Amino acid sequence: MAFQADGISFAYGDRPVLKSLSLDLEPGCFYGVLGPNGCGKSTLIDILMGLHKPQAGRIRYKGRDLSAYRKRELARELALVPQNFYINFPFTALDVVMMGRYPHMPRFAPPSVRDLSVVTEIMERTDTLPFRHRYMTEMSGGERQRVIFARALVQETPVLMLDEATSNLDIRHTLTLMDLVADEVRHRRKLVVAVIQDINLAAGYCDRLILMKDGRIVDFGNTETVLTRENIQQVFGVWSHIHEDPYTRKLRVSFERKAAP
Ligand SMILES: Nc1ncnc2c1ncn2[C@@H]1O[C@H](COP(=O)(O)OP(=O)(O)OP(=O)(O)O)[C@@H](O)[C@H]1O
Repeated sequence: MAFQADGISFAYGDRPVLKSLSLDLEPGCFYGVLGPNGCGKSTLIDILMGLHKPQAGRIRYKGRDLSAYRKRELARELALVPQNFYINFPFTALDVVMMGRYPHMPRFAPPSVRDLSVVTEIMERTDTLPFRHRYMTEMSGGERQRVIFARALVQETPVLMLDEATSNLDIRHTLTLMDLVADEVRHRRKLVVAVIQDINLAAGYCDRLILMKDGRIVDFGNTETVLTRENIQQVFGVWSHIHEDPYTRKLRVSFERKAAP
C-alpha cells in the first residue's frame, strides 16, 4: 500500500472540512475523486501531498508517517498539478518545467543531460515545446496549465496528484494528457489521484472512484460499482442514466436536466 489514511479530520479554523476519513491507495491504480463543489476534494489532495496537516488521524506513505518526510525527499515521491497556480514572475515555460527537476538535481548544479532529455521529451508529449521560450505571464490559460502539468510529469514521481488538471484544456489536449497519465499508471505502476469534475471523463480513465460529500467518503471502489444512478443522485442531486458506451466499452452517464431532490 502506498498511502494509508486513517481517520483523517481537518478544519480551516473552526470550519470542519474533512470528517474522519480513511483511505488506502495502492500503486498502479488511477483513482478519481468526485463530489460537489466545496465537499473537500482539494483539501484531501493537499493533505495527501503533506501541504496541510490533519488535526486528527494519521497518514502513512510507504509505511512511514507523511510528516516524517523531508520536503525534498517528498518532492521525489509526490507531484501535484494544482487547481490554481499563480506565476507573476516572468519565467519562461522551459524555466517552469525545469523546476520539476530540482528535487533530482544537486544544489546549484546545472541541469544534466538526463534532466534536459526528460524535460524535452515531456514538453514534446504535452505540446509545450513550441512555446518553451515564452513567458508564463503571456500564455493562455490552457497553455499555462499544460506547462504546470509538464512540470509535475518531469518530477518522475511514483505518485501524481491532479486537481482539476485538465479544466482549461481543449478536448485534444485533455485526451492526450489523460492518455499519457494512464500510460504511466499501466506501464510504470504510477499511483494517480485525480479530482475530476467531468464524470464521463472520470468514467473513461479511472480504475477506482472516491465519491465524496460534505467532507466524507460516500462510496469508494471500482468505477463500475461506484458509478450508480443512486450514488449520483445522493451526491450531486441530479438524475442520471448509466450505460455502457458501445464504442469505448466504458460506463457513460447521461443526465436528466431537471434536478433530483
Ligand atoms: N484556505 C481556506 N480557508 C478557509 N476555508 C477554506 C479554505 N480553502 C477551502 N476552504 C473551504 O473548505 C471547503 C472545502 O474546500 P475544497 O477546496 O477542499 O473543496 P472542493 O471539493 O475541492 O471544491 P471545488 O469542487 O469547488 O474545487 C469549502 O467549504 C471551502 O470554502
